[in-house]
Amino acid sequence: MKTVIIGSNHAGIAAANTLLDNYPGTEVVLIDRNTNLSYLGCGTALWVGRQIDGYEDLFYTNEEAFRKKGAKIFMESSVTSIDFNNKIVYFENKAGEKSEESYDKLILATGSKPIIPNIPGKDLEGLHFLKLFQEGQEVDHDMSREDVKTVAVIGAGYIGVEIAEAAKRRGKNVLLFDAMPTSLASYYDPEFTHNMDKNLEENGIELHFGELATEYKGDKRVTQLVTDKGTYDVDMVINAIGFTANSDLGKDHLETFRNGAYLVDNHQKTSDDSVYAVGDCATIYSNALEATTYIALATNAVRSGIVAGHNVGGTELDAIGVQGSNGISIFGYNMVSTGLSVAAAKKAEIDVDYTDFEDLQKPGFIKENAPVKIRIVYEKSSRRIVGAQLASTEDISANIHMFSLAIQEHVTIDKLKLLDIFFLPHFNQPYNYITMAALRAK
Ligand SMILES: Cc1cc2nc3c(=O)[nH]c(=O)nc-3n(C[C@H](O)[C@H](O)[C@H](O)COP(=O)(O)OP(=O)(O)OC[C@H]3O[C@@H](n4cnc5c(N)ncnc54)[C@H](O)[C@@H]3O)c2cc1C
Ligand SMILES: NC(=O)c1ccc[n+]([C@@H]2O[C@H](COP(=O)([O-])OP(=O)(O)OC[C@H]3O[C@@H](n4cnc5c(N)ncnc54)[C@H](O)[C@@H]3O)[C@@H](O)[C@H]2O)c1
Repeated sequence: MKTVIIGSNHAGIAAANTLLDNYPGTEVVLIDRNTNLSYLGCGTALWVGRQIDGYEDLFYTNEEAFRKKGAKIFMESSVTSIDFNNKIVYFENKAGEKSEESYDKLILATGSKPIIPNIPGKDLEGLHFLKLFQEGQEVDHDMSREDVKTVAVIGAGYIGVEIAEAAKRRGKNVLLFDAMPTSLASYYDPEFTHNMDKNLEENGIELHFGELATEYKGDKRVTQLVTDKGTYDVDMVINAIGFTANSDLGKDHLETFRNGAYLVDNHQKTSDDSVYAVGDCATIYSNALEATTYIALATNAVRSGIVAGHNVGGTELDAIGVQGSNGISIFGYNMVSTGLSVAAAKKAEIDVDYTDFEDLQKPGFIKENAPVKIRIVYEKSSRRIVGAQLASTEDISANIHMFSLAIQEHVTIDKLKLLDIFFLPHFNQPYNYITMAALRAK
Protein backbone atom coordinates (compact mmCIF):
# COMPACT_ATOMS: atom_id res chain seq x y z
CA MET A 1 0.00 0.00 0.00
CA LYS A 2 1.40 3.37 -1.05
CA THR A 3 0.42 6.67 0.57
CA VAL A 4 1.35 10.05 -0.86
CA ILE A 5 1.20 12.99 1.56
CA ILE A 6 1.13 16.50 0.11
CA GLY A 7 2.41 19.00 2.67
CA SER A 8 4.97 18.06 5.27
CA ASN A 9 4.33 20.47 8.07
CA HIS A 10 2.57 19.63 11.36
CA ALA A 11 -0.41 17.71 9.93
CA GLY A 12 1.52 15.89 7.20
CA ILE A 13 4.33 15.03 9.61
CA ALA A 14 1.87 13.57 12.16
CA ALA A 15 0.19 11.46 9.46
CA ALA A 16 3.55 10.26 8.07
CA ASN A 17 4.96 9.38 11.50
CA THR A 18 1.78 7.51 12.45
CA LEU A 19 2.04 5.41 9.29
CA LEU A 20 5.80 4.86 9.48
CA ASP A 21 5.87 4.08 13.22
CA ASN A 22 2.87 1.76 13.33
CA TYR A 23 2.54 0.10 9.94
CA PRO A 24 5.88 -1.45 8.91
CA GLY A 25 6.23 -2.02 5.20
CA THR A 26 3.89 0.81 4.29
CA GLU A 27 5.22 3.01 1.48
CA VAL A 28 5.11 6.72 2.31
CA VAL A 29 5.96 9.60 -0.03
CA LEU A 30 6.05 13.18 1.29
CA ILE A 31 6.05 16.18 -1.04
CA ASP A 32 6.44 19.79 0.12
CA ARG A 33 7.22 23.01 -1.71
CA ASN A 34 9.00 24.64 1.22
CA THR A 35 12.71 24.38 2.09
CA ASN A 36 12.02 23.33 5.69
CA LEU A 37 9.54 21.30 7.68
CA SER A 38 8.13 21.33 11.21
CA TYR A 39 8.60 25.06 11.88
CA LEU A 40 6.73 26.11 15.03
CA GLY A 41 5.19 29.42 13.97
CA CYS A 42 4.24 30.02 17.60
CA GLY A 43 7.93 30.78 18.21
CA THR A 44 8.19 33.55 15.58
CA ALA A 45 7.09 36.36 17.90
CA LEU A 46 9.39 34.98 20.60
CA TRP A 47 12.54 35.21 18.48
CA VAL A 48 11.57 38.37 16.66
CA GLY A 49 10.93 39.91 20.11
CA ARG A 50 14.25 38.47 21.37
CA GLN A 51 12.56 36.50 24.17
CA ILE A 52 14.43 33.43 22.91
CA ASP A 53 17.95 33.38 21.48
CA GLY A 54 17.13 32.35 17.92
CA TYR A 55 14.93 30.28 15.62
CA GLU A 56 17.17 27.21 15.33
CA ASP A 57 15.27 25.19 17.95
CA LEU A 58 11.86 25.93 16.45
CA PHE A 59 12.11 22.91 14.12
CA TYR A 60 11.38 19.53 15.69
CA THR A 61 12.23 17.21 12.79
CA ASN A 62 13.88 17.18 9.36
CA GLU A 63 14.00 15.43 5.98
CA GLU A 64 16.68 12.99 7.13
CA ALA A 65 14.47 11.65 9.94
CA PHE A 66 11.91 10.57 7.35
CA ARG A 67 14.48 9.02 5.02
CA LYS A 68 15.81 7.01 7.98
CA LYS A 69 12.33 5.63 8.56
CA GLY A 70 12.18 4.52 4.92
CA ALA A 71 9.99 7.29 3.49
CA LYS A 72 10.63 9.11 0.25
CA ILE A 73 10.61 12.87 0.72
CA PHE A 74 10.69 15.60 -1.94
CA MET A 75 11.29 19.11 -0.57
CA GLU A 76 11.16 22.32 -2.64
CA SER A 77 8.75 20.43 -4.87
CA SER A 78 5.38 21.90 -5.66
CA VAL A 79 2.41 19.69 -6.49
CA THR A 80 0.87 21.23 -9.57
CA SER A 81 -2.11 18.91 -10.13
CA ILE A 82 -3.71 15.64 -9.11
CA ASP A 83 -5.37 13.12 -11.40
CA PHE A 84 -7.91 11.79 -8.89
CA ASN A 85 -9.35 9.23 -11.34
CA ASN A 86 -6.03 7.57 -12.12
CA LYS A 87 -4.56 8.35 -8.68
CA ILE A 88 -1.47 10.25 -9.81
CA VAL A 89 0.15 13.31 -8.22
CA TYR A 90 2.15 15.63 -10.52
CA PHE A 91 4.87 17.85 -9.08
CA GLU A 92 7.77 20.03 -10.09
CA ASN A 93 11.02 20.81 -8.27
CA LYS A 94 12.70 24.23 -8.10
CA ALA A 95 14.78 23.43 -11.19
CA GLY A 96 11.51 22.99 -13.07
CA GLU A 97 11.91 19.20 -13.39
CA LYS A 98 8.55 17.47 -13.53
CA SER A 99 7.80 14.19 -11.69
CA GLU A 100 4.81 12.10 -10.74
CA GLU A 101 3.87 9.61 -8.03
CA SER A 102 0.95 7.20 -8.08
CA TYR A 103 -0.94 6.47 -4.86
CA ASP A 104 -3.33 4.03 -3.27
CA LYS A 105 -4.22 6.60 -0.63
CA LEU A 106 -3.61 10.34 -0.75
CA ILE A 107 -3.39 12.60 2.31
CA LEU A 108 -3.82 16.31 1.63
CA ALA A 109 -1.99 18.35 4.28
CA THR A 110 -1.59 21.59 2.34
CA GLY A 111 -2.47 23.80 5.30
CA SER A 112 -3.62 27.38 5.11
CA LYS A 113 -2.68 30.71 3.60
CA PRO A 114 -2.92 34.19 5.09
CA ILE A 115 -5.85 36.31 3.94
CA ILE A 116 -4.49 39.18 1.85
CA PRO A 117 -6.19 42.57 2.33
CA ASN A 118 -7.22 43.52 -1.19
CA ILE A 119 -6.51 47.26 -1.00
CA PRO A 120 -4.47 49.69 -3.12
CA GLY A 121 -0.72 49.63 -2.57
CA LYS A 122 -0.54 45.96 -1.67
CA ASP A 123 2.60 45.41 -3.75
CA LEU A 124 4.73 48.00 -1.94
CA GLU A 125 7.88 46.97 -0.11
CA GLY A 126 7.72 46.85 3.69
CA LEU A 127 4.41 44.94 3.77
CA HIS A 128 4.56 41.57 5.50
CA PHE A 129 2.63 38.41 6.35
CA LEU A 130 3.58 36.01 9.07
CA LYS A 131 2.97 32.41 8.15
CA LEU A 132 6.19 30.81 6.96
CA PHE A 133 9.58 30.70 8.66
CA GLN A 134 10.94 32.78 5.76
CA GLU A 135 8.32 35.46 6.41
CA GLY A 136 9.41 35.54 10.05
CA GLN A 137 12.98 36.09 8.85
CA GLU A 138 11.86 38.95 6.59
CA VAL A 139 9.99 40.62 9.46
CA ASP A 140 13.00 40.17 11.72
CA HIS A 141 15.29 41.61 9.06
CA ASP A 142 13.04 44.61 8.42
CA MET A 143 12.79 45.34 12.15
CA SER A 144 16.59 45.48 12.29
CA ARG A 145 16.63 48.48 9.93
CA GLU A 146 17.50 51.73 11.69
CA ASP A 147 14.96 53.62 9.59
CA VAL A 148 12.08 51.36 10.67
CA LYS A 149 10.76 53.24 13.66
CA THR A 150 6.99 52.75 13.39
CA VAL A 151 5.34 49.40 12.75
CA ALA A 152 1.64 49.00 11.95
CA VAL A 153 0.07 45.62 12.65
CA ILE A 154 -3.26 44.94 10.95
CA GLY A 155 -5.38 42.35 12.74
CA ALA A 156 -5.38 42.04 16.53
CA GLY A 157 -5.97 38.29 16.57
CA TYR A 158 -3.38 35.88 17.90
CA ILE A 159 -0.63 36.60 15.37
CA GLY A 160 -1.21 40.36 15.43
CA VAL A 161 -1.14 40.74 19.21
CA GLU A 162 1.92 38.49 19.55
CA ILE A 163 3.92 40.31 16.86
CA ALA A 164 2.84 43.72 18.21
CA GLU A 165 4.42 42.73 21.54
CA ALA A 166 7.56 41.55 19.71
CA ALA A 167 7.86 44.83 17.77
CA LYS A 168 7.48 46.81 21.00
CA ARG A 169 10.18 44.68 22.62
CA ARG A 170 12.39 45.67 19.67
CA GLY A 171 11.86 49.33 20.59
CA LYS A 172 9.45 50.25 17.78
CA ASN A 173 6.41 52.53 17.90
CA VAL A 174 3.59 50.06 17.38
CA LEU A 175 0.12 50.78 16.02
CA LEU A 176 -2.31 47.86 16.26
CA PHE A 177 -5.43 47.88 14.08
CA ASP A 178 -8.51 45.66 14.02
CA ALA A 179 -11.92 45.86 12.41
CA MET A 180 -13.50 44.71 15.70
CA PRO A 181 -13.84 46.97 18.76
CA THR A 182 -11.31 44.97 20.82
CA SER A 183 -8.33 42.65 20.39
CA LEU A 184 -8.84 38.85 20.32
CA ALA A 185 -12.57 39.28 19.67
CA SER A 186 -12.98 35.81 18.15
CA TYR A 187 -11.68 34.07 21.27
CA TYR A 188 -12.85 36.08 24.31
CA ASP A 189 -15.73 38.24 25.48
CA PRO A 190 -15.19 41.99 25.95
CA GLU A 191 -14.86 41.61 29.76
CA PHE A 192 -11.63 39.71 29.02
CA THR A 193 -10.37 41.53 25.96
CA HIS A 194 -10.64 44.88 27.75
CA ASN A 195 -7.99 43.66 30.20
CA MET A 196 -5.74 42.62 27.33
CA ASP A 197 -6.32 45.96 25.58
CA LYS A 198 -5.38 47.80 28.79
CA ASN A 199 -2.28 45.62 29.07
CA LEU A 200 -1.28 46.44 25.47
CA GLU A 201 -1.80 50.16 26.03
CA GLU A 202 0.09 50.17 29.33
CA ASN A 203 2.99 48.59 27.48
CA GLY A 204 3.00 51.39 24.92
CA ILE A 205 1.05 49.90 22.01
CA GLU A 206 -1.28 52.36 20.29
CA LEU A 207 -4.67 50.74 19.67
CA HIS A 208 -6.87 51.51 16.67
CA PHE A 209 -9.90 49.24 16.95
CA GLY A 210 -13.05 49.45 14.89
CA GLU A 211 -10.84 50.84 12.14
CA LEU A 212 -10.42 49.41 8.63
CA ALA A 213 -7.28 49.76 6.52
CA THR A 214 -8.20 51.12 3.08
CA GLU A 215 -4.84 51.85 1.40
CA TYR A 216 -1.08 51.50 1.72
CA LYS A 217 0.77 54.54 0.36
CA GLY A 218 4.38 55.04 -0.59
CA ASP A 219 6.84 55.29 -3.42
CA LYS A 220 8.31 51.78 -3.77
CA ARG A 221 8.23 51.23 0.03
CA VAL A 222 5.25 51.81 2.30
CA THR A 223 5.34 55.15 4.15
CA GLN A 224 1.70 55.61 5.09
CA LEU A 225 -1.30 53.54 6.10
CA VAL A 226 -4.70 54.95 5.30
CA THR A 227 -7.78 53.74 7.19
CA ASP A 228 -11.43 54.79 7.23
CA LYS A 229 -10.53 57.02 10.21
CA GLY A 230 -7.15 58.54 9.43
CA THR A 231 -3.73 58.46 7.77
CA TYR A 232 -0.69 57.23 9.68
CA ASP A 233 3.02 57.51 8.91
CA VAL A 234 4.48 53.99 9.11
CA ASP A 235 7.78 52.35 8.12
CA MET A 236 6.56 48.76 8.02
CA VAL A 237 3.23 46.91 8.04
CA ILE A 238 2.48 43.38 9.24
CA ASN A 239 -0.82 41.93 8.01
CA ALA A 240 -2.45 39.32 10.24
CA ILE A 241 -6.15 39.21 9.44
CA GLY A 242 -6.57 35.45 9.57
CA PHE A 243 -5.98 32.29 7.54
CA THR A 244 -8.02 30.57 4.91
CA ALA A 245 -7.77 26.93 3.88
CA ASN A 246 -5.35 26.13 1.06
CA SER A 247 -7.46 23.76 -1.00
CA ASP A 248 -6.39 24.82 -4.49
CA LEU A 249 -5.38 21.30 -5.56
CA GLY A 250 -8.64 19.50 -4.77
CA LYS A 251 -11.37 22.11 -4.64
CA ASP A 252 -12.82 21.17 -8.05
CA HIS A 253 -13.01 17.46 -7.22
CA LEU A 254 -13.72 17.28 -3.49
CA GLU A 255 -16.57 18.60 -1.39
CA THR A 256 -15.62 21.75 0.49
CA PHE A 257 -16.81 23.85 3.44
CA ARG A 258 -17.90 27.51 3.12
CA ASN A 259 -14.30 28.77 3.48
CA GLY A 260 -12.99 26.25 0.95
CA ALA A 261 -11.64 23.71 3.47
CA TYR A 262 -11.98 20.05 2.47
CA LEU A 263 -15.02 18.54 4.17
CA VAL A 264 -13.92 15.45 6.08
CA ASP A 265 -15.65 12.77 8.11
CA ASN A 266 -14.48 11.53 11.51
CA HIS A 267 -11.79 9.39 9.82
CA GLN A 268 -10.46 12.53 8.04
CA LYS A 269 -11.76 11.06 4.78
CA THR A 270 -12.93 13.48 2.08
CA SER A 271 -15.75 12.91 -0.42
CA ASP A 272 -13.29 10.73 -2.41
CA ASP A 273 -12.74 7.35 -0.70
CA SER A 274 -9.00 7.31 -1.47
CA VAL A 275 -8.34 10.86 -0.30
CA TYR A 276 -7.92 12.15 3.27
CA ALA A 277 -7.38 15.73 4.40
CA VAL A 278 -5.76 16.90 7.63
CA GLY A 279 -4.81 20.09 9.46
CA ASP A 280 -5.56 23.61 8.28
CA CYS A 281 -6.80 22.53 4.83
CA ALA A 282 -9.62 20.46 6.35
CA THR A 283 -12.75 20.96 8.43
CA ILE A 284 -13.00 19.84 12.03
CA TYR A 285 -15.89 18.85 14.29
CA SER A 286 -16.56 21.23 17.19
CA ASN A 287 -18.09 19.59 20.26
CA ALA A 288 -19.14 23.02 21.54
CA LEU A 289 -21.03 23.91 18.36
CA GLU A 290 -22.05 20.29 17.78
CA ALA A 291 -21.26 20.99 14.13
CA THR A 292 -18.50 20.90 11.56
CA THR A 293 -16.40 24.04 11.50
CA TYR A 294 -12.93 25.43 10.69
CA ILE A 295 -10.26 26.05 13.36
CA ALA A 296 -6.66 26.57 12.22
CA LEU A 297 -4.42 25.38 15.06
CA ALA A 298 -1.26 23.28 15.17
CA THR A 299 -2.82 21.14 17.90
CA ASN A 300 -5.72 20.20 15.61
CA ALA A 301 -3.30 19.58 12.74
CA VAL A 302 -1.34 17.03 14.76
CA ARG A 303 -4.43 15.21 16.07
CA SER A 304 -6.07 15.04 12.65
CA GLY A 305 -2.81 13.73 11.16
CA ILE A 306 -2.73 10.91 13.70
CA VAL A 307 -6.37 9.99 12.98
CA ALA A 308 -5.79 9.93 9.21
CA GLY A 309 -2.55 7.94 9.63
CA HIS A 310 -4.30 5.14 11.51
CA ASN A 311 -7.31 4.98 9.22
CA VAL A 312 -5.07 4.88 6.14
CA GLY A 313 -2.87 2.31 7.88
CA GLY A 314 -5.85 0.01 8.44
CA THR A 315 -6.90 0.69 12.06
CA GLU A 316 -10.26 2.39 12.36
CA LEU A 317 -9.93 5.44 14.59
CA ASP A 318 -12.64 8.06 15.06
CA ALA A 319 -11.72 11.70 15.63
CA ILE A 320 -13.39 12.84 18.85
CA GLY A 321 -13.89 16.48 17.87
CA VAL A 322 -12.22 19.53 19.36
CA GLN A 323 -12.99 22.55 21.48
CA GLY A 324 -10.51 24.92 19.81
CA SER A 325 -8.62 25.37 23.09
CA ASN A 326 -6.10 28.20 22.84
CA GLY A 327 -3.94 30.49 24.89
CA ILE A 328 -1.87 33.66 24.72
CA SER A 329 0.69 35.35 26.96
CA ILE A 330 1.47 39.03 26.33
CA PHE A 331 3.80 41.11 28.52
CA GLY A 332 3.16 38.58 31.29
CA TYR A 333 -0.65 38.67 31.01
CA ASN A 334 -2.03 35.19 30.30
CA MET A 335 -5.36 34.32 28.72
CA VAL A 336 -6.74 30.89 27.85
CA SER A 337 -10.06 29.87 26.37
CA THR A 338 -11.87 26.84 25.06
CA GLY A 339 -15.16 26.28 23.27
CA LEU A 340 -17.44 29.26 22.75
CA SER A 341 -17.44 32.75 24.24
CA VAL A 342 -20.86 34.31 24.86
CA ALA A 343 -20.37 36.33 21.66
CA ALA A 344 -19.45 33.24 19.62
CA ALA A 345 -22.44 31.31 21.01
CA LYS A 346 -24.75 34.17 20.08
CA LYS A 347 -23.33 34.20 16.56
CA ALA A 348 -23.97 30.44 16.33
CA GLU A 349 -27.52 30.98 17.67
CA ILE A 350 -26.90 28.89 20.77
CA ASP A 351 -28.82 30.29 23.74
CA VAL A 352 -26.32 30.49 26.59
CA ASP A 353 -25.86 31.85 30.08
CA TYR A 354 -22.57 32.49 31.82
CA THR A 355 -21.14 32.71 35.28
CA ASP A 356 -18.18 34.93 36.22
CA PHE A 357 -15.91 35.01 39.24
CA GLU A 358 -12.78 36.92 40.14
CA ASP A 359 -10.47 36.21 43.07
CA LEU A 360 -6.84 35.90 44.04
CA GLN A 361 -5.21 32.72 42.78
CA LYS A 362 -3.90 31.85 46.27
CA PRO A 363 -4.93 32.78 49.84
CA GLY A 364 -4.19 36.41 50.81
CA PHE A 365 -1.31 35.40 53.11
CA ILE A 366 0.75 34.24 50.10
CA LYS A 367 2.83 37.15 48.77
CA GLU A 368 3.38 35.97 45.19
CA ASN A 369 -0.21 36.13 44.16
CA ALA A 370 -2.48 37.78 41.60
CA PRO A 371 -6.15 38.01 40.64
CA VAL A 372 -7.71 35.42 38.32
CA LYS A 373 -10.76 36.06 36.22
CA ILE A 374 -12.95 33.18 35.05
CA ARG A 375 -16.05 32.90 32.91
CA ILE A 376 -17.88 29.63 32.28
CA VAL A 377 -20.42 29.59 29.44
CA TYR A 378 -23.21 27.02 29.39
CA GLU A 379 -26.21 26.26 27.22
CA LYS A 380 -29.45 27.43 28.87
CA SER A 381 -31.62 24.47 27.93
CA SER A 382 -29.26 21.52 28.49
CA ARG A 383 -26.93 23.31 30.98
CA ARG A 384 -23.97 21.63 29.21
CA ILE A 385 -20.76 23.64 29.42
CA VAL A 386 -19.90 25.12 26.01
CA GLY A 387 -16.98 27.40 26.85
CA ALA A 388 -14.59 28.83 29.42
CA GLN A 389 -12.20 31.79 29.58
CA LEU A 390 -9.52 32.53 32.18
CA ALA A 391 -7.09 35.42 32.59
CA SER A 392 -4.36 36.30 35.06
CA THR A 393 -0.70 37.19 35.42
CA GLU A 394 -0.50 33.82 37.22
CA ASP A 395 -0.04 30.69 35.14
CA ILE A 396 -3.65 29.53 34.99
CA SER A 397 -3.23 27.72 31.67
CA ALA A 398 -3.68 24.12 32.83
CA ASN A 399 -7.22 24.83 34.09
CA ILE A 400 -8.48 25.05 30.54
CA HIS A 401 -7.84 21.37 29.79
CA MET A 402 -10.50 20.36 32.31
CA PHE A 403 -13.03 22.63 30.61
CA SER A 404 -12.05 21.20 27.25
CA LEU A 405 -12.84 17.70 28.55
CA ALA A 406 -16.07 18.97 30.14
CA ILE A 407 -17.27 20.32 26.79
CA GLN A 408 -16.23 17.16 24.98
CA GLU A 409 -18.08 14.98 27.49
CA HIS A 410 -21.21 17.18 27.73
CA VAL A 411 -20.70 17.89 31.43
CA THR A 412 -23.30 20.28 32.87
CA ILE A 413 -22.44 23.38 34.90
CA ASP A 414 -24.17 21.74 37.90
CA LYS A 415 -21.68 18.85 37.89
CA LEU A 416 -18.89 21.36 38.56
CA LYS A 417 -20.46 22.75 41.73
CA LEU A 418 -19.23 20.02 44.07
CA LEU A 419 -16.33 18.76 41.96
CA ASP A 420 -13.38 17.58 44.06
CA ILE A 421 -10.75 20.27 43.52
CA PHE A 422 -7.66 19.99 45.72
CA PHE A 423 -6.39 22.86 47.86
CA LEU A 424 -2.84 23.81 48.74
CA PRO A 425 -1.94 27.45 49.55
CA HIS A 426 1.08 27.28 47.24
CA PHE A 427 -1.31 26.80 44.32
CA ASN A 428 -4.90 27.86 45.05
CA GLN A 429 -7.65 28.71 47.55
CA PRO A 430 -9.95 26.42 49.54
CA TYR A 431 -12.92 28.14 47.91
CA ASN A 432 -11.59 27.63 44.41
CA TYR A 433 -12.68 30.13 41.75
CA ILE A 434 -13.90 27.28 39.54
CA THR A 435 -16.18 26.06 42.34
CA MET A 436 -17.27 29.59 43.16
CA ALA A 437 -18.12 30.39 39.54
CA ALA A 438 -20.08 27.13 39.19
CA LEU A 439 -21.97 27.73 42.46
CA ARG A 440 -23.04 31.15 41.18
CA ALA A 441 -24.57 29.76 37.98
CA LYS A 442 -28.27 30.61 37.75
C1 LIG B 1 2.94 33.02 13.52
C2 LIG B 1 2.07 31.84 13.84
C3 LIG B 1 1.89 31.45 15.15
C4 LIG B 1 1.09 30.35 15.45
N1 LIG B 1 0.93 29.98 16.76
C5 LIG B 1 0.19 28.88 17.07
C6 LIG B 1 0.09 28.44 18.42
O1 LIG B 1 0.66 29.02 19.34
N2 LIG B 1 -0.68 27.34 18.67
C7 LIG B 1 -1.31 26.66 17.67
O2 LIG B 1 -1.97 25.64 17.95
N3 LIG B 1 -1.22 27.07 16.37
C8 LIG B 1 -0.50 28.16 16.06
N4 LIG B 1 -0.40 28.59 14.76
C9 LIG B 1 -1.19 27.90 13.71
C10 LIG B 1 -0.43 26.68 13.20
O3 LIG B 1 0.88 27.03 12.79
C11 LIG B 1 -1.19 26.05 12.02
O4 LIG B 1 -2.48 25.71 12.47
C12 LIG B 1 -0.43 24.82 11.54
O5 LIG B 1 0.77 25.21 10.93
C13 LIG B 1 -1.24 23.98 10.57
O6 LIG B 1 -0.45 22.92 10.16
P1 LIG B 1 -0.68 22.20 8.74
O7 LIG B 1 0.38 21.16 8.63
O8 LIG B 1 -2.10 21.78 8.62
O9 LIG B 1 -0.51 23.34 7.67
P2 LIG B 1 0.71 24.30 7.28
O10 LIG B 1 1.54 24.59 8.46
O11 LIG B 1 0.08 25.43 6.56
O12 LIG B 1 1.59 23.40 6.29
C14 LIG B 1 1.15 23.08 5.00
C15 LIG B 1 2.32 22.57 4.20
O13 LIG B 1 1.85 22.22 2.90
C16 LIG B 1 2.82 22.65 1.94
N5 LIG B 1 2.11 22.82 0.65
C17 LIG B 1 1.01 23.56 0.40
N6 LIG B 1 0.65 23.46 -0.89
C18 LIG B 1 1.55 22.65 -1.48
C19 LIG B 1 1.73 22.17 -2.81
N7 LIG B 1 0.91 22.50 -3.81
N8 LIG B 1 2.77 21.36 -3.06
C20 LIG B 1 3.64 21.00 -2.07
N9 LIG B 1 3.51 21.42 -0.80
C21 LIG B 1 2.48 22.23 -0.51
C22 LIG B 1 3.38 23.93 2.52
O14 LIG B 1 4.67 24.21 2.00
C23 LIG B 1 3.42 23.61 4.01
O15 LIG B 1 4.66 23.08 4.42
C24 LIG B 1 0.43 29.66 14.41
C25 LIG B 1 0.61 30.06 13.09
C26 LIG B 1 1.43 31.12 12.81
C27 LIG B 1 1.65 31.50 11.37
N1 LIG C 1 -1.50 31.36 20.48
C1 LIG C 1 -2.10 30.68 19.52
O1 LIG C 1 -2.75 29.66 19.74
C2 LIG C 1 -1.97 31.16 18.10
C3 LIG C 1 -0.99 32.08 17.75
C4 LIG C 1 -0.93 32.54 16.44
C5 LIG C 1 -1.82 32.04 15.51
N2 LIG C 1 -2.73 31.12 15.86
C6 LIG C 1 -3.72 30.65 14.88
O2 LIG C 1 -3.32 30.94 13.55
C7 LIG C 1 -4.46 31.37 12.78
C8 LIG C 1 -4.18 32.71 12.14
O3 LIG C 1 -3.97 33.71 13.15
P1 LIG C 1 -4.42 35.20 12.87
O4 LIG C 1 -3.98 36.03 14.02
O5 LIG C 1 -4.03 35.60 11.49
O6 LIG C 1 -6.01 35.09 12.83
P2 LIG C 1 -7.11 35.42 13.95
O7 LIG C 1 -8.36 34.85 13.43
O8 LIG C 1 -6.65 35.05 15.31
O9 LIG C 1 -7.20 37.02 13.95
C9 LIG C 1 -7.50 37.77 12.83
C10 LIG C 1 -7.93 39.16 13.30
O10 LIG C 1 -8.01 40.01 12.18
C11 LIG C 1 -9.18 40.82 12.29
N3 LIG C 1 -9.57 41.22 10.93
C12 LIG C 1 -10.14 40.45 9.97
N4 LIG C 1 -10.29 41.17 8.83
C13 LIG C 1 -9.79 42.41 9.09
C14 LIG C 1 -9.63 43.58 8.33
N5 LIG C 1 -10.01 43.63 7.04
N6 LIG C 1 -9.08 44.65 8.92
C15 LIG C 1 -8.68 44.62 10.22
N7 LIG C 1 -8.79 43.53 10.98
C16 LIG C 1 -9.34 42.44 10.42
C17 LIG C 1 -10.17 39.95 13.02
O11 LIG C 1 -11.15 40.74 13.67
C18 LIG C 1 -9.29 39.19 13.99
O12 LIG C 1 -9.16 39.85 15.23
C19 LIG C 1 -5.63 31.41 13.74
O13 LIG C 1 -6.40 30.24 13.56
C20 LIG C 1 -5.00 31.43 15.10
O14 LIG C 1 -5.80 30.81 16.11
C21 LIG C 1 -2.84 30.69 17.13
